[in-house]
Amino acid sequence: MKTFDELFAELSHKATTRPADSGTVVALDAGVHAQGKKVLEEAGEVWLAAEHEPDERLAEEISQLLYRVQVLMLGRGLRAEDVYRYL
Ligand SMILES: N=c1c2ncn([C@@H]3O[C@H](COP(=O)(O)OP(=O)(O)OP(=O)(O)O)[C@@H](O)[C@H]3O)c2ncn1[C@@H]1O[C@H](COP(=O)(O)O)[C@@H](O)[C@H]1O
Repeated sequence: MKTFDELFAELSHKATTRPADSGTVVALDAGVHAQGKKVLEEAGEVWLAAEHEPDERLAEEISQLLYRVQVLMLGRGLRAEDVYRYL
């Protein structure tokens, strides 16, 4: 189990070290357009899960959305603090 901040730190590290087996590196190399599409896709899956799936599936879909948002943040060079200042 990991928190939002812990995952962001992990993904930031992967973006810098670029391990060969990292899906995050592939997603970052795909660019902001592809990263944004993934955010939209996962948001739709969260919506559908909220209406039709049990809590566990919804939680899993939300985790994937959070991951895709973090990839987009890294793709655009945003830090978590850049977002937190608006919360
Ligand atoms: N939390 C996630 C995470 N959530 C979702 N995903 C990716 O998103 C996919 C699920 O999304 P989709 O529904 O779009 O499934 P899909 O269409 O089959 O996926 P793709 O073919 O597009 O990869 C998963 O198969 C993963 O590839 C994640 N990939 C990685 N992480 C975490 O990110 C960290 C770094 O991962 P790596 O960069 O792969 O080492 C690790 O801690 C992982 O647990």
